[in-house]
Amino acid sequence: MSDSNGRIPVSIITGFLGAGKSTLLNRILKDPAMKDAAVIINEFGEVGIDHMLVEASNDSIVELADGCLCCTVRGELVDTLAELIDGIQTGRLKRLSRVVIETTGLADPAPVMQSVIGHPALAQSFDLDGVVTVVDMVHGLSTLDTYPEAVRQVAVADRLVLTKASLADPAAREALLERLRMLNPLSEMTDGDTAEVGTAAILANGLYDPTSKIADVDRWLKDEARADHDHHHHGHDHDHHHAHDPHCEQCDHEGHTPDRDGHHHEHHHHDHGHDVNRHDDRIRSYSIVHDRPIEPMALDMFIDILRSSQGEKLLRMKAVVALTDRPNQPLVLHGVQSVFHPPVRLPAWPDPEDRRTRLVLITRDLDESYVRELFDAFTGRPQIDRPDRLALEDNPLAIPGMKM
Ligand SMILES: Nc1nc2c(ncn2[C@@H]2O[C@H](COP(=O)(O)OP(=O)(O)OP(=O)(O)O)[C@@H](O)[C@H]2O)c(=O)[nH]1
Repeated sequence: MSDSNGRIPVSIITGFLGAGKSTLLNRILKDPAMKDAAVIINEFGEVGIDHMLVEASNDSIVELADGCLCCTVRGELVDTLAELIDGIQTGRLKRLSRVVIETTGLADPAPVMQSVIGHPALAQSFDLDGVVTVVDMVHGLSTLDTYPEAVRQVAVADRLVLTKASLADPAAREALLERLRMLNPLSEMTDGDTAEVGTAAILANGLYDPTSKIADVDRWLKDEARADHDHHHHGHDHDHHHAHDPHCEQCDHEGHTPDRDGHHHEHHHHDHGHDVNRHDDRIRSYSIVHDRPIEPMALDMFIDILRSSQGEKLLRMKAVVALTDRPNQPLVLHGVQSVFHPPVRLPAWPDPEDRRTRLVLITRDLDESYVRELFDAFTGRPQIDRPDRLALEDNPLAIPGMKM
């Protein structure tokens, strides 16, 4: 299926960190109508986890990791869309029924949308057929109060999918609904628990129309168009494969640092000093990779301390963990601020060659060394200058940064 112009419909799924974008996408991908769709997923951090968790029967999944679609890997999005068209034109790819782009939770959707509707070549081949924004009813209100990206994600939506209703306090739910209506009076609102949400139909929202949104939306898109124009006009032509956004003046990529006790930590500092409306530079993404299976009790205690002492600063944690019991069936953990969702066991490692535990964290004002030392205290050998697990269990005062 393509639209009446022969252009391929593109849907964007956005929503703040941990709202339920991948869960929604996984449900939609089970719809047979998605058989000929291509999916572009994007996540922060050098250690991708999402691609391991997308249960797709189609093989047209492109993962753009280690960056954010609205800035550092925006060029790669444009390249990927161009390659899809090239593939179709040269017969390497079958005709696509739809392209679905899942953004990171921190993405400003306007530049992503502008990449589809404002790019002279891509606009010939694609139509933006709707933005679906997932809103977590537990954290939605506080997120809208704190993160301008979340406000934009809601304001641009054609459809809001409301998740985690059963976990949310009823009074907070009402206040959130009111806020959503103010930010986006005309959007469809869909309860994330309904069967309708798991179908391709929720992605088809008609040709994107900014005039049906609050006035800011049209302005944001025009600002993006202007920035793109100025950029080209000044002749800065970046090599997009280096994943540097024209707007991004300061990217700080740190490498991989194996440490002395055999852990392999990888971290990507997401320092974007370019635009306060994009990412707050107090937000950091880093990863911990660990070679040996972990005792379930040690993992529980690590999570418990992290969640209870640093919940608000822990915007997101995703982990695939090898436990000492059933190390061949990794445990998948999702933390969203202080809420940790029930963990799920995978039947097997997605890549049997790589059975290492991986944790990806996105934090705000939470020192990487604190998290790393806490993890090491429960999983590694105690070191002279680090708290060990016994000390932490016996004496919570010993936990660095722990608030009483
Ligand atoms: N109870 C409940 N949990 C949900 C719902 N939707 C998603 N979750 C859980 O929320 C956690 C995060 O879901 P994801 O789909 O990974 O969220 P995401 O928005 O893709 O996360 P990021 O890509 O990190 O921004 C997972 O443990 C999901 O099972 C829902 O409607 N109800």
